[in-house]
Amino acid sequence: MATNAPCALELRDLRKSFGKTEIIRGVNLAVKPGERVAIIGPNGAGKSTLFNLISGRFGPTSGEVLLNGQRIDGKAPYEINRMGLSRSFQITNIFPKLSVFENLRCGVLWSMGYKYTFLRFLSKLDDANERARQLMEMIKLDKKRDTLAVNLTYAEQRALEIGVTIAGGANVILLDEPTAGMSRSETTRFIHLIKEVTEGRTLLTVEHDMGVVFGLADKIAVVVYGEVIAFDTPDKVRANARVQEAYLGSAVADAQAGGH
Ligand SMILES: Nc1ncnc2c1ncn2[C@@H]1O[C@H](COP(=O)(O)OP(=O)(O)OP(=O)(O)O)[C@@H](O)[C@H]1O
Repeated sequence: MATNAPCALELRDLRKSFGKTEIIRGVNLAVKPGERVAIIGPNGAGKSTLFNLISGRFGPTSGEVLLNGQRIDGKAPYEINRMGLSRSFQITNIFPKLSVFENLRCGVLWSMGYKYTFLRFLSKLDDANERARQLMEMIKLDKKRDTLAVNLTYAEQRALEIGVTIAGGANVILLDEPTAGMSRSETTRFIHLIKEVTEGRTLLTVEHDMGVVFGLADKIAVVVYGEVIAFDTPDKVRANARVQEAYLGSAVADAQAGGH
């Protein structure tokens, strides 16, 4: 990668107030192409708000958001999606009454500018079908091709949802707590799957589970009271005294005690 390549995602002095309360208080973050970043922090720190600002659900009060060097703050979520950023909303991205294959094909076609109402005419669209087939293999659901999403297991639904999220070819992927609700063994398998399917893409996750964070992330952004107090590799974040004091010491202690 050339050193002057733009960041995949950049936040510049980003701020968001609800009423008189400033929730995001001057966040700067530069994520390089291909990095996997976990956003962690205590409850109410502003992690979801940050995701909402990046994906266009909320406009910032001030500051800038850049995707691949282009300003996206103030744009609608669908415009940001077409510019190359895709966000999972847990399992709400998938259509329960469509099959695995049809869900993936919808995701592919959305990026190609088709409307869902054309679904029944699509069997001739070879490119979309081929891409959907490839995605199905990537998320290891090729044996469930014709199973309706509603009939998949929870972990399979989450895998499908990630397939739909990447179907449009976005190079920046946002995942909200991708392993929430999974067992330990499912979580371990799922981290592996996420790594595989997002290879070469930039990934941001909001995550509470320290096992997932340290298993998945190249870098960790620690958000406390609306500010990023550390943005570094897992080892450096773990050793950071300010992070220990503000958050991670208690989070790791909780995890060791059996919580998240
Ligand atoms: N739409 C909104 N209107 C008013 N306040 C909001 C809104 N959305 C979030 N907040 C407030 O902003 C603060 C940060 O919330 P946010 O959901 O971003 O935190 P979080 O770090 O994601 O928390 P958690 O880990 O519990 O999900 C909270 O005090 C919340 O009540």
